[in-house]
Amino acid sequence: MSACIHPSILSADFVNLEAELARIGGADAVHVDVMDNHFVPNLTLGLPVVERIQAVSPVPLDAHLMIADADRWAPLYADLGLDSVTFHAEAAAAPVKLARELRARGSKAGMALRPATAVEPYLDMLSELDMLLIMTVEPGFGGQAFLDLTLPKIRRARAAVDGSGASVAIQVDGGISASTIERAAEAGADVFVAGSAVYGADDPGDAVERLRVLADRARGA
Ligand SMILES: O=C(CO)[C@H](O)[C@H](O)COP(=O)(O)O
Ligand SMILES: [Co+2]
Repeated sequence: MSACIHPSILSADFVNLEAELARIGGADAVHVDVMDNHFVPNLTLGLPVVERIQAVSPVPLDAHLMIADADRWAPLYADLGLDSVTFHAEAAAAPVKLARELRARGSKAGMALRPATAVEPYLDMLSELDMLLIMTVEPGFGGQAFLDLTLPKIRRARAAVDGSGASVAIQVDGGISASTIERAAEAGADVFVAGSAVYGADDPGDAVERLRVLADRARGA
């Protein structure tokens, strides 16, 4: 199966979001970064704006919740009918219960790990997840440099997912571009978030296709 490319609207023009969404019609989903200025030192958007994006988007929504008290807030995003809702393990008191709650409300369940958070403590809950997000930058801001130190964690996550038999996508987010996507793909990622590399391009739709070709080649797909 082909790699999935999820452009992040963090790098889009927030005043013209509907038009910005139309520019990435060939993407597999649009990645929506929700930040609360508590879990991360930045503030973006919340439930009412995500609800409107969901109403007008030509592609499914992948919400990345960089917010404290995920147990309380993440289910409310699932209630909007989003394709997937990803909470941070570091922000959830009961990750297994929360993942079950998201699925029960009709969303795919994603769980994200900061670069310094090990994957091993969470391997026994892989069957509860549809997606594992390995952050490849410190969450909070777009346009940062890809952290190569996350590559071994991606490899370990890939080995664990393959060994478990569970169907869990491995997403990477942060600093993904034409010069880094192959490294992440070779390590085992199959879903790629790209903000500045897509919306900073003259033709974002073309940038999505180029990234997909590079990832597929590196994965041998
Ligand atoms: O979660 C994020 C930041 O916390 C963003 O999704 C990510 O940074 C995308 O931006 P870029 O591709 O420019 O790094
Ligand atoms: Co993100």
